[in-house]
Amino acid sequence: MSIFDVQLVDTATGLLAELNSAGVLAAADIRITDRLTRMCGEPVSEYARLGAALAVRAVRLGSTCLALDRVGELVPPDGVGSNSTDGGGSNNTDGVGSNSTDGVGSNSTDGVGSNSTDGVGWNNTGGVGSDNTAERVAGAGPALTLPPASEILDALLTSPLVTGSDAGPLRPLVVRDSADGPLVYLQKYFRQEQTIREILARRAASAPTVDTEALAEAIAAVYSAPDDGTLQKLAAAVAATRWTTVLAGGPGTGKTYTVARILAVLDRLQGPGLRIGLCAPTGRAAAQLQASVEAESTLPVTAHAVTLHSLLGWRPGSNPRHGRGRTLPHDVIVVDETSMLSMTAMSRLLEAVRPDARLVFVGDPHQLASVEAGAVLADLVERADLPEHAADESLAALVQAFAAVGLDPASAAETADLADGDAARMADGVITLRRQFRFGGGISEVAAAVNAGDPDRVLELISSPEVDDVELIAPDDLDAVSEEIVDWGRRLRSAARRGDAEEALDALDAHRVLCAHREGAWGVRGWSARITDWLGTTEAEHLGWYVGQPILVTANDRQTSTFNGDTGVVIADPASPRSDTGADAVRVAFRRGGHIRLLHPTQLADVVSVHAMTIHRSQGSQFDRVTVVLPPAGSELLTRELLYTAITRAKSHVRIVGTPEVLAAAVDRRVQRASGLRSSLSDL
Ligand SMILES: Nc1ncnc2c1ncn2[C@@H]1O[C@H](COP(=O)(O)OP(=O)(O)OP(=O)(O)O)[C@@H](O)[C@H]1O
Repeated sequence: MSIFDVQLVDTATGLLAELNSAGVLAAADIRITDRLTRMCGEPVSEYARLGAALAVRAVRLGSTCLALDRVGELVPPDGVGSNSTDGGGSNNTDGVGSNSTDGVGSNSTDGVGSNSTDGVGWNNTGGVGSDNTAERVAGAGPALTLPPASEILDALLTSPLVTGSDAGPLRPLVVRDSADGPLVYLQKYFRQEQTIREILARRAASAPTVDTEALAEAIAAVYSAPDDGTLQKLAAAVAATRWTTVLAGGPGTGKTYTVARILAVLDRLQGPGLRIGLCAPTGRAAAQLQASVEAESTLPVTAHAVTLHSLLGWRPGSNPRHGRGRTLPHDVIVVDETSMLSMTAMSRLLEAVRPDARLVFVGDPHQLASVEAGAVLADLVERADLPEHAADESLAALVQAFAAVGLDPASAAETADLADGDAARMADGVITLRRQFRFGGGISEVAAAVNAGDPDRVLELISSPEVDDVELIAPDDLDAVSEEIVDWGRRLRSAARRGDAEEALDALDAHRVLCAHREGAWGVRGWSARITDWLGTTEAEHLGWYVGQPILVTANDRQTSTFNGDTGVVIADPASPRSDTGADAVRVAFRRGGHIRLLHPTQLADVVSVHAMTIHRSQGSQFDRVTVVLPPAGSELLTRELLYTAITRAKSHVRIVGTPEVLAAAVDRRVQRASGLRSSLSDL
């Protein structure tokens, strides 16, 4: 069952029952609300229960709180694609369910993507209504009338859910005011957000002591390549002069390259013995981080990348070994793929980091966020303000960072690499790399227009003769796709039959079909059937291993170092005689970094054939050419973030299967995850 599946609750009454049958509230939302209400030991008004249920729902769909002023944007689902995605193991693959205590944990274990516009949730098309008129809930289902946000707020503020009571002093909900209006939290998520806010503010209120001349020398020594840009150098300067740095950028903008250099600069500053912690939210991302930093000759010491959960000693069902009382020993901790980090994981990490250790968060804030609650990277990048007491330290650090790369702060804005607002964000420790080192100009331009939410520009670029690396084709005009896939299959099989692992893996990554959904004609299942048909895959092949079979790993396995999301290809064992055709005569080839490994099929327990994959699962992967299959316009997964993630998987060419209307709808629709991290909060 996915988080978008809504069961009816027989015992629900009034507004909650209506929203349940309209598909807005799931059974879990209502049951958890009932439990919270019972904790109060006093009657709770219907509007307050509604606020609670919507707050539970918001967390289920990836927000950390309910933005009350956006209740008017609530849209019932239209039933398209309730099968959701498979989440691709994009985080928390070791199953440490962070949502277990308050029962709001329905989004931690099945990995379903809560990255839609929260399914039935907030879209950003309509006006936001906190006025006193009743809010219409419109959509495919019967229209509903909700009380205005102000009345839900009033009910909550006087409810024992928020104030506590003699009968039940526990206060399961917290209400705060923010730049986005009133926010309603479940206690646990409020505490986690508070932890993040407080620790980040403390870390911003002081700065490491660094000698500017030594820093300038280290940067000059480490950045010697002709293409090293000012922003890449500034990233090292900022990371040296701040306790917390956020290094943001799209795929191929040199984030890993820069991380390796940041570490080299810090190593030069600190001398031998710098303790480095490298981590990522998933096993696969950690293994990839390891491979890419190993490939960078500047890395000073042998640092071993692990999952965040391993770093913290965090096992399923228990508290992390490292936390407030037992901080991590590292002097610098790098977190890669931070976009996949949930709020729970972020708060646990911050608690475990020494106040005098540097933290570098790396990632692409425009990508799909964690499958759990929170979009912390995007929050950190877009944070509007800094706590007052940190501002002086921040400015002083920025001036020092500029000096270390030979920039005069007064004229820095005119430097070619710096855009409007860059300096202000750097004062907050946020650097965004923009220069594209990997893929073609058209893909970058289209990706930028998608991020900017400009559908007209996206369509204009795609139809322009100058952009030949992104095209849009109609869903019923698939000749070019089938031709490409047949060629791809031939190349794959031919290399696999020769036992040529390198060429077979190159062929495997030469093209990939990416779908939003797992099920349905436009989903992975439908497209896989179509592709195997085009390829002429036989019945017998469907049932067993065959040479040229593309393989997807679906669970982490430390023993073989294969991780959820890894892909490989079955090849003839180069060491076997050609006449041998049994299972022993094949191997499954995998590549990480530049290193190829051959495994015997019996070593692999959790694998499936992969002819198409979900966009969620493709996160962290790159292919030469990509065919992106858009779902129908009503799909709740059709969002800007999903489209951006899909497009940027391609290095040289993207083909989008869909209509201009659906493409425009995707660009228009943002994942909206409510959070209080972007601005300061105050009492109401
Ligand atoms: N200043 C530079 N000079 C030369 N090559 C560079 C420079 N910066 C980055 N590159 C190269 O550009 C390519 C992309 O860089 P990198 O892998 O660091 O990007 P990334 O942002 O980490 O991408 P992803 O998010 O996809 O992992 C790499 O081959 C890297 O070596």
